[in-house]
Parts: sequence; structure tokens; C-alpha cells
Amino acid sequence: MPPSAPGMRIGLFGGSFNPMHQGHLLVMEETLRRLELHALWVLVTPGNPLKDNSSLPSLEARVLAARAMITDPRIRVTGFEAERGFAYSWQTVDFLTRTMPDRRFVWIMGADSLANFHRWQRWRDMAAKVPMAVYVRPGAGRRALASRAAATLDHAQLDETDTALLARCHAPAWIYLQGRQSPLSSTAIRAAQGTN
Ligand SMILES: Nc1ncnc2c1ncn2[C@@H]1O[C@H](COP(=O)(O)OP(=O)(O)OP(=O)(O)O)[C@@H](O)[C@H]1O
Ligand SMILES: O=C(O)c1ccc[n+]([C@@H]2O[C@H](COP(=O)([O-])O)[C@@H](O)[C@H]2O)c1
Repeated sequence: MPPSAPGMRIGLFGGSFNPMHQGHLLVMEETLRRLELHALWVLVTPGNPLKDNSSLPSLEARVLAARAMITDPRIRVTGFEAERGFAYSWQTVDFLTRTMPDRRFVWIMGADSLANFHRWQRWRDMAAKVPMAVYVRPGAGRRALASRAAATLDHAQLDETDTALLARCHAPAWIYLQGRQSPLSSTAIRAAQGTN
């Protein structure tokens, strides 16, 4: 796990990162700045439980490729979920909030992920443990805001003007972040490379 210190506000950005692209970097830059985070941990998943992972490159290859794209020293890329045997994000969040109660973790996801969040294992428990920042993504905004998770968590949505407070809030709390957008996706990059 990356180093950290008590009181730090840490963004958790989980993904397949097959491969990492400029859209991910944009989300990281924006959330670091606007949420006033001290650090951001890129959690490279051993495999999204909702995806077919049969042709997913190794965790090590994805971690190394992601690290090669990162220059900001506040961003650390880790595959620790696999080392711990965590298959589901609630396990990661449960572990981090239990073992490091003096850090302020925030889960970061793109709008397309919120649209499917109600299909994640124990998603309500997860939303009750960490604040979440949902970043706008082209073509996904309407689905995200009309999603089951958005409706269920409606009472916990903060106004975008409170973005800097999110990491200091108790869960459940979430914010839908508008801003600069990237149309990039790993699927499109794999298709262009002929690796799909
Ligand atoms: N262009 C983008 N804008 C905003 N969020 C994004 C963008 N690309 C990816 N994300 C978010 O980054 C996280 C990791 O995404 P992931 O590694 O699956 O990339 P992807 O481009 O969505 O991949 P794929 O096309 O293989 O599904 C997810 O929360 C996803 O919503
Ligand atoms: O815990 C779950 O049930 C779950 C279901 C779908 C996705 N996730 C997590 O969501 C993150 C984004 O996944 P992906 O493949 O869209 O990049 C990544 O950390 C996955 O492990 C988690």
C-alpha cells in the first residue's frame, strides 16, 4: 500500500486501466485539485467483477504501464487489492477505513460507473463508508443521474459548490462533478491498437 500519514485526504481511483489513458489523467488532476486531496491512489483491479476478464493483461503489466504515464508525485499506482485477495471494492473500502481511520478516503469514479453502481456487491455499504466523487464523462451523464444508485443516494448528494468539503465529510456523501471532459476510453484505444 502507498505511504500515507494521519489526516491525509486520499482519493481512491479504481479501474481496469487496460490501458490507462489521458481521460484517467484528467479525472485525477481535476479531483486532486478540486477535492483538495493530498494524495490519489490508483487501484489497478485484478479484474472488474462485472466484466469478462479473459483477455485482460496481467496486473503487473497494467500497473507498470500506468506508472509510466504518471509524473505527479501525489499519485501512486498500486495493485494491493490482488495481494489482499480483494475482488470487490467494498472489501477495499472496508479494509482501508477500518485499518486507517485517521485518513480521509474518497472513492472516485466516472459517470458511467455510477450508472452501474447498483450492480456492485454491497454498494450501499460501500457508499455508507466513503464519500464518492463522480466525474462527468461524455455520453454517460444522463444515465448516471437517472440511475438506481443516484436515486437511492439522492439525500446524500452535495452541491458542486461544496466540492472542497467532500473529503472532509462523513459518508454517505457524493458529488457529481462537471468540468473538462475527455471522450477517450480504453476500449477505443484497444480497438485502434488491434488488441481488443
Ligand atoms: N474519459 C473518461 N472520463 C471520465 N471518467 C473516465 C473516463 N475514462 C475512464 N473513466 C473512469 O475511470 C475509471 C476506470 O475506468 P476504466 O479503466 O474502465 O477505463 P475505460 O476507458 O472506461 O475502460 P473500458 O473502455 O475498457 O471500459 C472508471 O471509474 C471510469 O468511469
Ligand atoms: O465491487 C464490485 O462489485 C465492482 C463492480 C464493478 C466494478 N468495480 C470496480 O470499479 C472500478 C472501475 O472498474 P472498471 O473496469 O470500470 O475500470 C474498479 O476498481 C473495479 O474493481 C467493483
